[in-house]
Amino acid sequence: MSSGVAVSLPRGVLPPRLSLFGISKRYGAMLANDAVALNVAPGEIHALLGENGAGKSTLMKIVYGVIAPDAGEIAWEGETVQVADPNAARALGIGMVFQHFSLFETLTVAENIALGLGSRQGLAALTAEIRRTAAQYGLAVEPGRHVHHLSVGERQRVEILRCLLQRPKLLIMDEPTSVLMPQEADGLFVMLRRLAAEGCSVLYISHKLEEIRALCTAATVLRAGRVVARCDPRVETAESLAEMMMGGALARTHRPPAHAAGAPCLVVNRLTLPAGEPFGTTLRGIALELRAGEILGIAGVAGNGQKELLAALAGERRSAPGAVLLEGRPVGALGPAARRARGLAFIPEERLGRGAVAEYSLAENALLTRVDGVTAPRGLLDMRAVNALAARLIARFGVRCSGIAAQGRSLSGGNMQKFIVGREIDAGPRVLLAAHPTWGVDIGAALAIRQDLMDLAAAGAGVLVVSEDLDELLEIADRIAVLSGGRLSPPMPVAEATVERIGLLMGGAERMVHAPAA
Ligand SMILES: Nc1ncnc2c1ncn2[C@@H]1O[C@H](COP(=O)(O)OP(=O)(O)OP(=O)(O)O)[C@@H](O)[C@H]1O
Repeated sequence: MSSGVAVSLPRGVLPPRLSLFGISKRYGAMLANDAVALNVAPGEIHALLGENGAGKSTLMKIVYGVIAPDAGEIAWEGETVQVADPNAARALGIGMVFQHFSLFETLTVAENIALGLGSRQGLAALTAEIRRTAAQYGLAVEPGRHVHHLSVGERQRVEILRCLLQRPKLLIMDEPTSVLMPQEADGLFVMLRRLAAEGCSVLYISHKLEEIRALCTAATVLRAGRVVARCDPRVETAESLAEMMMGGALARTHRPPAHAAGAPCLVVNRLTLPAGEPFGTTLRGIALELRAGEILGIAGVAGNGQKELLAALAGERRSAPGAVLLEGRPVGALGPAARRARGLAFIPEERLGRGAVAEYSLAENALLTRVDGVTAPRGLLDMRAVNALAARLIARFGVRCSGIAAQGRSLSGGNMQKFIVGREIDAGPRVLLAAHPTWGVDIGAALAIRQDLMDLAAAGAGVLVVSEDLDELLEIADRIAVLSGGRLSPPMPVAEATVERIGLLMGGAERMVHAPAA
């Protein structure tokens, strides 16, 4: 795989673990990587920073051999290499943990790892090795458990273990903490620091800038596919890092002037709903009242009924008609389309699959929830109006893409999220349900989305935001309630909400006292 020495160094100086020279990759009109140069030293935790669509994932997929660059060279420990595919990357010592896991639900942890490694050793020997490596890096994983029993954090540990068993010299992690609870993220950092201390290099992508400052010892910043800065994030601030990414000053959100909340626009009455799937959560006696003009934040750790509550509110799960009232009218037995027709909009958690269709163009994706206003007489679609709507969404919400004909799958994760959130806000709903509205979105776009949600509420809509990001809820919500074990606490005004109080409720401490009985 090696073909000659690319970097000449004085005797005794170790070459970088990985060097990239002039890496370029074009997708149609979009230059995703533009002559990128990058060096990662042995044992370095190196951050790759950039706004949504800056080209981070593209670059990492090139290093891991998933896609081929149009131009440029890769050097591994000083020698030029061709990384033809992920097998070639793994043979060099490169491991990658993707945002989306590829585990078989019905197999055990050990069986999944055996499949991923293509290992010839017997399952018993592999199980022993998994236990040893898990203990060495503090990764609590039980090899005999079936994957469908595991939380998202545990599944990520399985993926990491699978990489570690190959003794990588470079580990690539693409937004690993976006699916983790804070204490799980702390555990991940301990593991990564240990790995780095042993000489393994880490390439780390995240939009969480405080996390980058705490963990990474070097950073390369991309903007529109080009390297625009290199720095030591430990001596930067989150703000200065954001400004490097954006090439300008970071805006701030401003709360619209205080206004009295209006009449209840979404009311839930003692909603009890059995879990819809084997590992789901039963909702128990949920009562809530969202008023026009306010943002109600639902805090809590995923897996405590968030998915089920949103499904019941959006109409994907039906209940007794009077269990859910939309502007005073019973809608519990109605489906999503009928609720949308009454002014409800919904930003789901999974952007591809439920929020948008990967194979559709952006124009078609705009149409998914926005048929109103783009139908011509006799029910035909007015394609000019559809295209104009998609173009407006792209411009208004700063979606980086090649145009309205771009397929959903061609957008970076954060840009797809901006498009979906924008499509729902732009509909001018009277009630908006938003699940993790800024998930995977860069800091500038996250500010813009939070501002849009606050403006929508100030204009008279009721907005319900489900988020694990407490700082986000404290910034935008008027009241916050906590979902824990399928029960919802009574809401508290944001002025009375402290991290400690919310943390207690997340643990379920007060639920027996306050929540209505099931
Ligand atoms: N398969 C593809 N076809 C067309 N365009 C693509 C494809 N993959 C990526 N792009 C484009 O290349 C650009 C860079 O995308 P990439 O996913 O690398 O960004 P990113 O920095 O990882 O973004 P995010 O932070 O949102 O994940 C984007 O504008 C994207 O639309």
